[in-house]
Parts: sequence; C-alpha cells; structure tokens
Amino acid sequence: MSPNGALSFLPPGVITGDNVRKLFEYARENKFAIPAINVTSSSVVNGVLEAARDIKSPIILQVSQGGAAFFAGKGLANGNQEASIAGAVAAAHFIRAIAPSYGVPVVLHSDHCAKKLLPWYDGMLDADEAYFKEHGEPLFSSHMLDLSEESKAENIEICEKYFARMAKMGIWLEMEIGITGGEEDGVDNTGVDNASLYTQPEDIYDVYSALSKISPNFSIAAGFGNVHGVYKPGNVKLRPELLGMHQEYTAKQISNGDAKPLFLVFHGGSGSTKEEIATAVSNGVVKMNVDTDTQWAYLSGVRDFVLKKKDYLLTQVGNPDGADKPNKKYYDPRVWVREGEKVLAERVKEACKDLGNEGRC
Ligand SMILES: O=C(CO)COP(=O)(O)O
Ligand SMILES: O=C[C@H](O)COP(=O)(O)O
Ligand SMILES: [Zn+2]
Ligand SMILES: [Zn+2]
Repeated sequence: MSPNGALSFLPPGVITGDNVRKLFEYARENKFAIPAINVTSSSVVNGVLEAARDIKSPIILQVSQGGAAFFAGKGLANGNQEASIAGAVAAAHFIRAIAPSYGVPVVLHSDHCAKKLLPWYDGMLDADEAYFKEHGEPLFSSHMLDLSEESKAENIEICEKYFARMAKMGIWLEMEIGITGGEEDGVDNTGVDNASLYTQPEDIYDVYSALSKISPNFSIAAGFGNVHGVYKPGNVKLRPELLGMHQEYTAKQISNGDAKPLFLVFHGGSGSTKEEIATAVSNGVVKMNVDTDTQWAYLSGVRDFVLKKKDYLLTQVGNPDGADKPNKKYYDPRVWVREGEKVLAERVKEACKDLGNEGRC
C-alpha cells in the first residue's frame, strides 16, 4: 500500500482530462489498478461509492448501453438509443452531484459500444460537448469504443475519428481489440473461436501507433482469454502473462526508454483468481471491469434478507410477533434494497484489495 493520501493531488468527485491520465500513470507506476463497476441505478452507485470511501480507493463507475437504458427506465422506448442516451446522461449528472460527498476521485465511464450502437456514443459526446461549453470539462471522464468485431483497419479508423473529437475535451478513450467472450449488450460471443480471444502484439502496436498521434489519453482492452460472466472452468484460459509481451513489443518499437508504454484494461474481471489479477496488474493493467460478481453480491444481500425475514414479508400486517403487527419496516425498499448495497459494497472492497487499490487516497 502506498502512504495515505498519495493521490491527494486529485480532487474528490468526478475527474477528467489530465487528472485521469495522472491517476492511470500513478497506478501503472505503482503496480495497482482501479476496478470499474457497472452501475444500473442510484442505489448501485451509492453502494460502490460507499465502499470506495470506506477504504480510501479511487473508483471507476461505468454504464453499459443496456445499463444506461435501465437507469432511464425500462418503460421508455429505445429504438434510436434515446433511453440509453438519456439514462447515461442522467447517471452522469447524478454521479457528478453525489460523488464529492464520498471524498474519493471517480472516473465516470461508458462501457462497450459496438458499431451498431454508435448513435448512443454520438448522443453521449453531444452531452459532453454541451457540458464542456458550460463548464470547461466534459460530462464523462472516458468512453469505450468496442469495434473489435470489425476489421482491424476499420476498428482503428473509427477510433481515430472519434478520438480526435474527444481529445478536444480531454476525454479518455478505451478501445478493444481482440474479442471478449461471453455476452455483452446482447452481442453473443460465446461461440467465438479461441484464437480471437488472444490479441496479437502487432495489433496492439498498430493501435498504439495510430492513437498516440492524437493524444496520450487512451487505453487498450486487449483480449487475453477474457470472458464476460462467470462460468464453470472451461476450455478458455486467462493468460494475463501475454500482456507483458504486448508491453515489451510496443516498448521495443518505440524505444524511448519507456518499458511499459501501454495502459491496459482487463474485461471480464468476475470469477478471476487473485493470481490472474495480480499478474495482469504487474503487466500494466490499470482498470479491471467487474459486473457479474457485483450483480451477484447485490442479489445475495436482498435474497438473504427476504429469506430470513420471509414471515414478515408475506402480508402487510401480521407476523410471528403478532397478528396485528405491521410489516412496513421490513418491506420498505430502504430496508431490503440496503441489504443488497451492503453486500455489493463488500464485493467492491474485495476487488479494490485484489487490485492493490486500497488506501490510495
Ligand atoms: O467486462 C465487463 C464489463 O465490460 C464485466 O465483466 P464481468 O461481468 O465478467 O465482470
Ligand atoms: O459488457 C459487459 C458488461 O457486463 C455490461 O453488461 P450489460 O450489457 O448486460 O449491461
Ligand atoms: Zn467486445
Ligand atoms: Zn467488458
């Protein structure tokens, strides 16, 4: 652990621009990483922020396209990504309003955006530009483009186009090359050929070389066997040691003395072993995404409460303490939703500890 307050140069609340790069540089130098937790409601946001505050950890909150639509409300039409745009913007404003109260730096990010979802991305960038006009910084800290299903040339070309627009506001870009298995935003990659789950060092260098001409503020989600979700151990193996090879290859090409020039992102963090996580971090992973395990944690808290208090939850009035006893204090969402938040917060703390992110600010 670094001395308390090592990241005190960062303000509490949502950080953008150079501050995001400084955070990732500091993490890469000091061999730790920051978990990125998918948030789908204000309750999930609060549970994650509470955990980060309690153990003095910087934190990344991210919305997926589906998670953003949920934030806006599943009752809204989303045919043209309107709910995903409105929900992402609403989540961002909520997080911006509340994050300073928790006293830790927060990176506000959007998750996978495949080619067919670019209208969602455009909507978020419009919101960034409007916010930038008024406040001199973007609404979000960073966004992810995931063109990993397209050809490498098209992937890089679309990234360059968007990154030029983002760089004007100092927005960080996370891009993906090599496919994450499992499922994301309804894109089913469960049957994808194993070889495409492991990104090649030459491909990473091509990305680095194109994007570094625009701005240093980008990271690469390289496939090293990553899979979204938690499954029985199968035939795909996580190989975080490959990331060291990527660093070496790019370092050799640019030969400027920088041994670890890449900022790398670990997708599919749920279900990974402590050892896999540590190896990834030692090879320059600065961000690890965790969704499935935090979903499970939240559910576990609610489920255990409901099962334990079942006899207080079957009728509005009447429980083991008396036929006339009201059950309001058990079915109030502030009681049972809170139980989900508590277990979620513990899982977030575990992710921070696994990544060496505890006590950093
Ligand atoms: O990579 C993720 C989000 O982009 C999260 O993956 P898991 O759900 O496997 O943790
Ligand atoms: O892409 C993976 C994340 O876990 C987001 O999942 P989601 O698309 O179901 O919200
Ligand atoms: Zn992907
Ligand atoms: Zn992912």
